[in-house]
Amino acid sequence: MPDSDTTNTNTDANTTTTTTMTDDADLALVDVTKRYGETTALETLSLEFRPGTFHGLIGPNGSGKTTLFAMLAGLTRPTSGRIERSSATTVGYSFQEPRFYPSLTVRENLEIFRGFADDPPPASWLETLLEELRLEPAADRRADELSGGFRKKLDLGLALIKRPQYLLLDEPLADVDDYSRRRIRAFLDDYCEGDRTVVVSTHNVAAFADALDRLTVVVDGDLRYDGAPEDDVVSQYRSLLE
Ligand SMILES: Nc1ncnc2c1ncn2[C@@H]1O[C@H](COP(=O)(O)OP(=O)(O)OP(=O)(O)O)[C@@H](O)[C@H]1O
Repeated sequence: MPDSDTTNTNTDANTTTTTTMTDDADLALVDVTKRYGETTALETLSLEFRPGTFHGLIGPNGSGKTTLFAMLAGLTRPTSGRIERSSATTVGYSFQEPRFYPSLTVRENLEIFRGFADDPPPASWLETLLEELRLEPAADRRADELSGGFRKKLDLGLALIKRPQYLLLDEPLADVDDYSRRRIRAFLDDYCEGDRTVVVSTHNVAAFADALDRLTVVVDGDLRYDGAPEDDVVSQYRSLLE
């Protein structure tokens, strides 16, 4: 994954702010196809993301979730179709490969990424993230000396440090211990209050079942479902795969 800063990026040739989105959406894929050589990762897929939503993007391995996120974040372009984003929309992300400055501490990394923001949140936000993500014990350790779980938490912190409107998280709880999981889940729930949106990509629907406001299921690059989650999301997902 490129080590670039994409919040507020609208420079991608396939990202446009001329929208055909519905009024309550401010981030969308429109007729997006993505191919890697002979492999079709996504096929003519359209999908909207709305403010104030905890949105689950669920699908089996290889279904196209990471590809979809990479396009929303502006890291890769659609082969055809386009990404629409309202001009003021900011996007933060945490993907499977962490990005940080290895020789800097956790706190220094967060401070540097905070400085990349056009309108940086107050320093107190950094302290809030250290506490809520259970990063405090590692705050003064070099990033390249962290355990896997702390690396994951640091990457979550980097995704959140600019307090983006859209937070794209790929398997955010992988490698994270049980206590931290509960804290982070609760923190993400609160983050969606108001107009901020968390989009979680996972194949572990159970880990987020009770949080979801919206469910999108992608299978083999096709949209299998996009709508309200049922009370028993785990069963709903299972039947969608059958
Ligand atoms: N850089 C690439 N080059 C070639 N093929 C790729 C590349 N990235 C993804 N693919 C292919 O695109 C398809 C979708 O992959 P993607 O990583 O988006 O799925 P995913 O849903 O995130 O999977 P997982 O849950 O296993 O992380 C797969 O067939 C994958 O092999």
